[in-house]
Amino acid sequence: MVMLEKVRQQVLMATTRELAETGNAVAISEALHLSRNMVSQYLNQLWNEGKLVKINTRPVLFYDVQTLEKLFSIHLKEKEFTSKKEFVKALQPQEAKDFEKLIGAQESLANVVNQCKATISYPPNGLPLLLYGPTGTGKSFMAQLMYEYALNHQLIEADKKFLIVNCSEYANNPELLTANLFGHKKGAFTGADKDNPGLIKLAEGGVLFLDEVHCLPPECQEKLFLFMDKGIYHMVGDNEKWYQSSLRLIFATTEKPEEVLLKTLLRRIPMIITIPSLEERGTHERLQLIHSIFAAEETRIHKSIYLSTLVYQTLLSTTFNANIGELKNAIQASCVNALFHADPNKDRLEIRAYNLPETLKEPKMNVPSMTEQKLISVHELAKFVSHERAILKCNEELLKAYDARENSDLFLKTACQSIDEYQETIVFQKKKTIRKNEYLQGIVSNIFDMLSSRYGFKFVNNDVIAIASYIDDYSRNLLEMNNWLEQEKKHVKQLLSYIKSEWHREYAIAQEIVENLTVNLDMEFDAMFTSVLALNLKKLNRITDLNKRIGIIIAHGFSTASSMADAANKLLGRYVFDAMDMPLQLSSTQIIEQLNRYLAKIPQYEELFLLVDMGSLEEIYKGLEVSNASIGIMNNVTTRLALEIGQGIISNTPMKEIFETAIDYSSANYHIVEHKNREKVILCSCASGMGTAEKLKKILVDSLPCDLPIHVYTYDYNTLLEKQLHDAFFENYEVICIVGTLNPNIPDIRFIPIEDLIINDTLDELHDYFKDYISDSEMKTFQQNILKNFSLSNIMNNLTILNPSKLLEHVADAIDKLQNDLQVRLTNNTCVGLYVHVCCLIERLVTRKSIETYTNVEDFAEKEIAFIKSVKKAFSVVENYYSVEIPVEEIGYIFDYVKNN
Ligand SMILES: Nc1ncnc2c1ncn2[C@@H]1O[C@H](COP(=O)(O)OP(=O)(O)OP(=O)(O)O)[C@@H](O)[C@H]1O
Repeated sequence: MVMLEKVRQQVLMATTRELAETGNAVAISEALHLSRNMVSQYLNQLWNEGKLVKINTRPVLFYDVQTLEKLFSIHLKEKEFTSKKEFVKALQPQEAKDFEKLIGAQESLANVVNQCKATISYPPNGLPLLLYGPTGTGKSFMAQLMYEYALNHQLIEADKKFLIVNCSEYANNPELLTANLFGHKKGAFTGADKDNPGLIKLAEGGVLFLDEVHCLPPECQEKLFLFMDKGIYHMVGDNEKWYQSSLRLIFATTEKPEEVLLKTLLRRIPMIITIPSLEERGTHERLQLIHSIFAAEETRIHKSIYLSTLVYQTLLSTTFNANIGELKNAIQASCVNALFHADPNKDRLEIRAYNLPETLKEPKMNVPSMTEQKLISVHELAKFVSHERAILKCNEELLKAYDARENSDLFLKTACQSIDEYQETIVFQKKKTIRKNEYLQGIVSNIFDMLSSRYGFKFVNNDVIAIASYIDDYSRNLLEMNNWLEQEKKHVKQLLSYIKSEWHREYAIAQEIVENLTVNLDMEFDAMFTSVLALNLKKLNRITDLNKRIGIIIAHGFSTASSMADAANKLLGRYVFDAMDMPLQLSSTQIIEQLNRYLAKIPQYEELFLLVDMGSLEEIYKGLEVSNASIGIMNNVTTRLALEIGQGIISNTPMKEIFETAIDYSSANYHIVEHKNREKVILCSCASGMGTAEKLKKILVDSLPCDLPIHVYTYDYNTLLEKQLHDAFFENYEVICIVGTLNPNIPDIRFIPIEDLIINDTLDELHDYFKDYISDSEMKTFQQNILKNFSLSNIMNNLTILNPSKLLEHVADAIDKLQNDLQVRLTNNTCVGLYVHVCCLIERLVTRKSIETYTNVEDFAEKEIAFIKSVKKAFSVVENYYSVEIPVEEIGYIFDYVKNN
């Protein structure tokens, strides 16, 4: 860091530490071991550049301007003070003056305010002006503020008045209005018992505001434009004498000016300013209004006000025809209602939906359930409307959390809190617009769909809404965002590369989402956007490792590992590899430390594929702190190698086979450390399909005593036949036995046919398999459960949704016929096995679930014509009854049963 920056840093510290007096040349020179003169020079340079304020005490103190302005929410006009007292006074919140009181003055009303200021200041006496807008939009308020502005800018003298006349009040008595405006002489009409100078005279030198000017009678309008032209008029009752006055005129109307005012009058009003309705002000301003009205009520009733989210949402979403005026009335009425029922001794007033005026009681939108029961204080409301935009606040907090990070977990926790808070704010603020933003949600949803299978991440609709609302908010605040980013460019870059190093997977997905969004929305996104997106993905924690196999590429160099991983992942079409880029000078011990920290963060995995660029594998695997997962390490990693291994990982090839194939064409070596405790499992695999296997699994799980260290998994029957034990699954699990409808004949693994469980043939044998894992009493329960759960009728009830007894009756008949036709006697067990299998088969055919493939079906169809014919014959009644046709593949499975009899 250059010296100047270091000096500024010291001043910054003094500023944030409650205005400590260490921002002086002596203290800084000591802290930085620099000469005092040098420090003084730097301080004065920074002060000259407007970055510091100077307080001419002894010693001279300096503070950082930007930080002060943020901390105290003020704008410092002066940069030099003679005493600390004077300086502290300048830090006090300055009372809002004229247009500063106007909510929206810098947003939706910015243009309006500029026009008003220009018109009222126009030399010598301002220009007549007409405010046009729906009722309650703030026209009177605007006129009042224009008067205050004129006073504050010495455009009018301090004792000159602001007078108001509401023309609609004289609708039935236009003469009286003319008399009140222009004044009248004693006796001019009945009741005129003395001279009245008139408002035009009384407001001389000041401002006269004619509200509802469309109610001004035509004669009066004529009189008025003469006055506007020449500054002269007659008082009522004195048509002889000309009177003079000079003032600023402001008119207001809710009606279309060209339809209600005489053209001659209109021509004399050079400025017509349209005031937008409340709907047009946007949610941010509406929120500010709600906050400011409630805050004023708090002051008035001397109680802290809390409102329910329903009240809040209703106020936010209702269309108020009478605009701000009506909103204000609604809030005041609900305060009055609540106050009426409240405990007078409590200094807290809660406003619930039933306190709202009748007309608003039907909420126009759903409140998100997360916030349903919440009460928000007026103080909290201020957070939503804080001058700083929520998105910028969130960004700043993320950078702060990054600066203060002690470790990645803590950073993540703080960062997620900020994101949560921010999202809550935008859900509150933008719920209305988000609902309309289906287009954006559609795009996000499509992108998520596309990426979800590739990266193995799941998402729910709320995630889409959260991300869509973030993009929406981001695009609305582009201007501020760009300014902010300009200042924080370097900082944001650091944050992003930190996220990349800590959560590579989330980073990669965020990057792809951003690439897709850029194309789809024709919008540029910056590094902060990617950072927030990646943190969001991490926060949502939707990324799962579907196959529990993790690949990590570790290489020295700035981005060697990540480029290899990126290339391999892209070519594989799925996210397989994480990457760890290691600085060149990092020792293997340091690498292992980093790797261990990294692995500790991955929730659950069974196999770890480490591809490294180092020579010695031993050094690594000896230092790894991994239990319960097999580790395979391979050196001399290249992109080609990563691709080959990635393919093996995806296709679930056993680890050893993957590495063996890889070394055939590369100069790499590998080493595998098997994990010690392979989980014990019972596998359910049925020729009748995965659906049957799943249901069987459920019955088994229900029968097993709980808390057993044995899990039940399902496995596809055809894959089992095809791959036998050549699948990573059998490396990672110790399969105690396979339970199913047809024996897959896997060497060394015991098969328990479902019929044996039904006929209770295997109960004693079960004891042998499970005795190592189950106590005697648990075994008893298990056997009893088997007796109960594996009765034929219970199995049928569980496995099929068709009427089980009817189905069984049909199938049993058909199998009888088949036995007769084939002239074979099937054992009891085979019959029961066939019952179960065929019932499931019929159900699958009825529900059109996919038909399993039978190996060598053509061969079978050719050789077993007679068998196929017999089955067709025997099952013709069943086929007719259920309107299905048993395909040849399925007959193949029936054949296997009969053959294995
Ligand atoms: N931009 C604003 N910021 C803060 N308060 C506002 C703003 N605009 C209006 N108000 C408040 O809303 C209320 C209604 O405004 P006002 O009476 O000026 O509206 P109007 O357009 O003159 O209504 P009408 O046409 O019915 O006379 C006032 O209490 C005013 O103080």
